[in-house]
Amino acid sequence: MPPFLSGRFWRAVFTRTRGERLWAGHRRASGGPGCRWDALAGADVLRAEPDRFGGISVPLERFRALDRLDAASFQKVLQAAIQQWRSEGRIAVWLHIPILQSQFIAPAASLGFCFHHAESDSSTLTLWLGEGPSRLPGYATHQVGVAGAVFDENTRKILVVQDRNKLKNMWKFPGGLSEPGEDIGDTAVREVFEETGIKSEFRSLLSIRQQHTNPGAFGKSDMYIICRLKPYSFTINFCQRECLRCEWMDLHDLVKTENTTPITSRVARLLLYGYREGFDKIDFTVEELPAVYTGLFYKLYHKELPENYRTMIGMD
Ligand SMILES: [Mg+2]
Repeated sequence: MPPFLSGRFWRAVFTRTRGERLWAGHRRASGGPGCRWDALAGADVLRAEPDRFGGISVPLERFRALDRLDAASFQKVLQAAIQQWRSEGRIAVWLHIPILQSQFIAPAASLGFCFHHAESDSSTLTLWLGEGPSRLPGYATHQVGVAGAVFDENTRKILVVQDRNKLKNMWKFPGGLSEPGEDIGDTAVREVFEETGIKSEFRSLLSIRQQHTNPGAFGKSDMYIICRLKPYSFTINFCQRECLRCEWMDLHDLVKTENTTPITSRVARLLLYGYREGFDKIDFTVEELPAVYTGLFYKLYHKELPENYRTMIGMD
């Protein structure tokens, strides 16, 4: 077992700093016998976990003894720990702080830690200890929005909406932000149903727009994906909160109208081409495949190889 995983390392940290009367302030604050060093030197103390890159991960929620530490004492313990990690050649520290232990954020920051990211119930701070500038990966860079171009091949009609909260009322495809863990096609189908009441199924991916420092993305970049969907219900019951208008429009009319966004206009032209020449000319279809290392599955979107080419190279 690596030394920092056992209680021995932390016992050493506490022993080294014992003379500084780390707990004095706290003893005054609570006065309880539970504040003794020995209580912190057992298996319950900070258990750091090494990662495969040479860093170390410290999930504070595991250390019940910290509940009895004040911020100043925590800072001293952490400082001693950092010294130890440096001497061991660790390249980085990942400090995971539950929201209810947020009093430890400021002491960590004063030792050089920065926010890496926050979720609803915890934050993660990092400290680079390696040579040169930090090589730690950043957190999320984009939000993902998905729209559904719901096209009825029998009537040549396409489903379009106008947003309620926009300064200009332009026709666009219904859509919205993807939820964590949600497939692109599922977002398109869900958003279309929520905004218009139309049920549909995923057919393909048609276009991707990337825009940086998007005002609606909290300063992050925005990835906006448009999917081709096939409808299987046709009665519109649109969301009054989000949409001002919703209708089935002839695809020709959408191609010609000026009252639309450049993205919608281009995708409408693409759809018209696919309708006339075959959707295989414009579709990125989806395939589910097993991930090599993780045992998970992923979705791969790509153009399909033409049938005659597949036969020629013996793929079938
Ligand atoms: Mg929306």
